[in-house]
Amino acid sequence: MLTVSNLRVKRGARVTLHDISLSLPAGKTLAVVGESGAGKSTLIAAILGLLKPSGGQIAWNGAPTRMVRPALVMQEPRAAFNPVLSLRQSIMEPVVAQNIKLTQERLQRLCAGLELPLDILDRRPGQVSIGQAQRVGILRALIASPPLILFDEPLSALDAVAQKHTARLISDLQGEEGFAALIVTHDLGYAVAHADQIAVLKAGRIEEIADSETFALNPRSEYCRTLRDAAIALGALEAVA
Ligand SMILES: Nc1ncnc2c1ncn2[C@@H]1O[C@H](COP(=O)(O)OP(=O)(O)OP(=O)(O)O)[C@@H](O)[C@H]1O
Repeated sequence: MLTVSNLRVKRGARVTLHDISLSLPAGKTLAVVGESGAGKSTLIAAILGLLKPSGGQIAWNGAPTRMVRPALVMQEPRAAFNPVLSLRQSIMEPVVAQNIKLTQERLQRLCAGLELPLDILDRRPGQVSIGQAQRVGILRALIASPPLILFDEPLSALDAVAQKHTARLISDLQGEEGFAALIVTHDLGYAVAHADQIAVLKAGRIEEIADSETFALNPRSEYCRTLRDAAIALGALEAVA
């Protein structure tokens, strides 16, 4: 279980996260939504151990999160890879770094789950579609079986069809592999459809945190009601009851 307690993070002189507390059980999904500048990427960087909190704690089952080497899936799939390496070389980096025995059977199963032909891994990132590059990014995150994967806007570079497809593959793989997923997204429809819980960040504070059905049905704050209603008006979220 990921536990964030009273987290406070400063960037320069400014406090960008104030008193953030949340938890994410193993195997579950938490969507973090919020407007630009709300602090979503700062939260991811703090969980990854890239930013040192000025207060509070972040832990996975009581130990520092870096001990379980959480993986990150980035927003821009092609930019996430070294352009001169083959995709196979890139996905093997965590395997080599962590001295893991990767069986051909596991690689084949993961590629099948992500609908990636094995021979695509011999290409470089510029030689595959953006959707395929994003799925290889997910493969790289999964390959060392981390208990926690952080997704930073994983669908935003994809077209609508690829978004639906990739969202379904992430959910199916989560069922098989059992990782906890923290997903930063602007898309409330996706958050409601795929997350167990939704946390809304506003100006570095948690505005509301609720299970996703409750959130869709009855957001408590005025701000969250506006967000929910805007998503319905855009067709990103179905109106419920
Ligand atoms: N390297 C930095 N140095 C100082 N301030 C920063 C730095 N990076 C981000 N900030 C500030 O921290 C605040 C939170 O930024 P953050 O990138 O976490 O927001 P975000 O919710 O991820 O936004 P977006 O959706 O646009 O990516 C913003 O006010 C931003 O200007």
